[in-house]
Amino acid sequence: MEMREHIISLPERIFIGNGIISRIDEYFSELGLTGPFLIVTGSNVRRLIVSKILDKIPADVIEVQEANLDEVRKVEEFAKKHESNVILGVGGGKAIDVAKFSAFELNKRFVSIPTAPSHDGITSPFAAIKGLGKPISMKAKEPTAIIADIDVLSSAPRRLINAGIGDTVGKIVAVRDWRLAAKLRGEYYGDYTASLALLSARHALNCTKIINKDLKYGVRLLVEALISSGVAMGMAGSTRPASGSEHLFAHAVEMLYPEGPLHGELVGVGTIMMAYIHGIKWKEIRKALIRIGAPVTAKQLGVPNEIIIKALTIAHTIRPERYTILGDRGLTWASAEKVARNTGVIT
Ligand SMILES: NC(=O)C1=CN([C@@H]2O[C@H](COP(=O)(O)OP(=O)(O)OC[C@H]3O[C@@H](n4cnc5c(N)ncnc54)[C@H](OP(=O)(O)O)[C@@H]3O)[C@@H](O)[C@H]2O)C=CC1
Ligand SMILES: O=C(CO)COP(=O)(O)O
Ligand SMILES: [Zn+2]
Repeated sequence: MEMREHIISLPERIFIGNGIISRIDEYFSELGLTGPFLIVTGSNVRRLIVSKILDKIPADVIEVQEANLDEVRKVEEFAKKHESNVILGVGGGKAIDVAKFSAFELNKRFVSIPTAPSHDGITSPFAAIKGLGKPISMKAKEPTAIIADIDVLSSAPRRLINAGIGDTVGKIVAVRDWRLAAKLRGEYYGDYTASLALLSARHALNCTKIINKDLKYGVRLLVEALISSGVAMGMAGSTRPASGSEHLFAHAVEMLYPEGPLHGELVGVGTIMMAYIHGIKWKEIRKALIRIGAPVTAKQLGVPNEIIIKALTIAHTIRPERYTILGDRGLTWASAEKVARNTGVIT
């Protein structure tokens, strides 16, 4: 068994609770964080949430629309010009990734302030930035602090909350793929980080039974699961515990159909189909996603059937170095169609 040497990147401090965004000034002085501060955010989040931060700390604000290299360069130029000392990512996965990657390149401190529990990039020291070659994440900066305000996170549209559950149940497949790679390819397998990622998935499944009755408690459970999945990535030194064939499917759809569904929605559907191929509890996963109203069909995703099938056939080419159940040759068109039909994703 290969015993890798790698650096474990973890957040320094995680603040989690109700209404805590209004304590940002206290947290920053506790951590010795001093300005100038730069908030990287999106237009919706700026309108809805950023003023709560500006009431407490002075900060420059820059809006981004996409997590791509142009937006990263824009943020970096701004940060250099304004001598920003700490970069805050305030928003969904895209704003957080742009802030995280810019902070990494400029070697500035990064603070993660998620406004939606839609992805596990809240904690991870990785960022998915388009224009760097592939639609997969790269090494970035670990957060100095995470401020997870449950009131803010619970006020996110339900679709975003459901996407976070989809991203998290994906770990069931990701860990299976990782074990397979260890068996078939002798790849390093981190038992502890795999267990941590699986624990997140278990909590996300449990969350589907709670969240319809008690939104805030459900969101709290989900956010903790997302944070700990990010910790698993930080400990593994790669996104391996959190991303396998279900993510490859999601990335393939994102490439073929860029204006399509949310990341976590695609991961949820990918998890159903890859769990089916693995021969594990795909029906239970599907049922859990249906319970919360998350999409489980191509129609609900708003993606044409052909794109789903095509994505299944090219998914194995996206990250050839990471072995998964899709193997080196992937699925044929006919077998991809069968998988999608047998799991009810296409009809
Ligand atoms: N680095 C990593 O390890 C990981 C990265 N990711 C990446 O994260 C991205 C997906 O993140 P996701 O959050 O799904 O998508 P987005 O960041 O695109 O957010 C989706 C939408 O939700 C809006 N929004 C966010 N919070 C609120 C709120 N509280 N109220 C109302 N609207 C809100 C955003 O508004 P606005 O327009 O203001 O931004 C945006 O329009 C992908 O790029 C994916 O690759 C995913 C998992 C892990
Ligand atoms: O989305 C992720 C984990 O949820 C990151 O995965 P990737 O490394 O495939 O981008
Ligand atoms: Zn993901």
